[in-house]
Amino acid sequence: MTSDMNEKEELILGKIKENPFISQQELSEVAGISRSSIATIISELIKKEYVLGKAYVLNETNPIICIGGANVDRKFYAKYEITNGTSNPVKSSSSVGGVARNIAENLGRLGEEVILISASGQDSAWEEIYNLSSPFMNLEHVAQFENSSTGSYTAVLDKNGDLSIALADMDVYEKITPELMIKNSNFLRRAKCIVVDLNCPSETIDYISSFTSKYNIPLVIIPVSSPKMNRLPKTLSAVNWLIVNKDETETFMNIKINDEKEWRNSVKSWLELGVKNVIVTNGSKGVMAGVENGEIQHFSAIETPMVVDVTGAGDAFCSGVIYSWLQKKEIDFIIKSGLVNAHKTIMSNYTVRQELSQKQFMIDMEELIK
Ligand SMILES: Nc1ncnc2c1ncn2[C@@H]1O[C@H](COP(=O)(O)OP(=O)(O)OP(=O)(O)O)[C@@H](O)[C@H]1O
Ligand SMILES: O=c1[nH]cc([C@@H]2O[C@H](CO)[C@@H](O)[C@H]2O)c(=O)[nH]1
Repeated sequence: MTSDMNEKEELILGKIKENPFISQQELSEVAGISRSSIATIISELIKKEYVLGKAYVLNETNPIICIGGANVDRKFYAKYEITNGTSNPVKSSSSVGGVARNIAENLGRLGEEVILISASGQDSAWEEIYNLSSPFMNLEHVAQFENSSTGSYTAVLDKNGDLSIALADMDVYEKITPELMIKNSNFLRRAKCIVVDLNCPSETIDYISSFTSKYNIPLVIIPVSSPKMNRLPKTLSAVNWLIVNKDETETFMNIKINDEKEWRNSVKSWLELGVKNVIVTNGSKGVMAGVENGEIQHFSAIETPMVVDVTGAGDAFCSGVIYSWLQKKEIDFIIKSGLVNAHKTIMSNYTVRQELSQKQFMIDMEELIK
């Protein structure tokens, strides 16, 4: 059989065969090739299926692994009153989204090592997502399917900016299966934390929940919408953080939250269901947080007179919380990290604010938290 590898790929494959645990840095030194080129060669070897995974890289690190949606978000802003059944003039925009991907980008921008596990088509939408996301996260474990469309979220906003209809093409996420998790289990075991969104099928959520419990890996669950709340695992005791909004809580518990007392009670109910830490968000009214062996506390949102676009506020909030929690900060600081990141995000046009970095985040925290 003739090899479809070039000389450098053959050299690197030989070195990996000699020592499957060799690091990229060591490969770079022995082969005299830069570390970034080594990463590219390894990607090629994975694509050609000479190498099945990157265990040798992950032995050096403990990444945050985000599992769930990576979408193209399309927004259509109606110029006039919308009339059904005919053509309406709009202004449109497109960006990359998906809850798990948005959180992965926030955390990547904050300097964390992040791996995204998702499923996509092999289309131009995926290419766009790949190009805009790859600087901030590892996308090698996204499973691609030739005959599927990459996930998309399309929102039509009326002339006042309120949502008229949203269309979610997310069939491809049915392919984020327990089998895909089993295939990736070697590196899932090394995760510093697993963040999963409810775009994943229920069986996968259940699998991840048992897996994190067995290997003692912190698990964060982020619901994406009320209709997907029935995908929560049957038992919630493996969940370290559940960050959920008011509507999703109402749907899951079949209640109405009309005032602060009922909001507080909903947090209590989540804790009674076994979740270790929970936050119920409520837009400009802020958040109600309950932690293991602690009191239930309300935190006001940061006043934001100039809201540009609220898309991504929830994802930015979650990312701030996860980031500071992993740094073992005090609960006050953890929640405020979420509030600050959400506040800055809704003042930006982008779903994930472009100026976010570790340094910028520290500046923002100092500016806004007295
Ligand atoms: N109008 C606002 N003013 C100030 N802060 C806001 C506003 N809207 C959202 N936020 C901040 O963003 C956080 C998350 O918002 P929200 O409760 O709407 O979550 P979400 O429904 O998951 O968001 P989304 O789906 O729009 O990303 C809030 O807790 C708050 O800190
Ligand atoms: O069902 C879903 N609806 C919307 C989203 C995403 O939410 C993001 C905003 O929070 C947005 O980027 C959209 O793609 C998703 O992942 N699943």
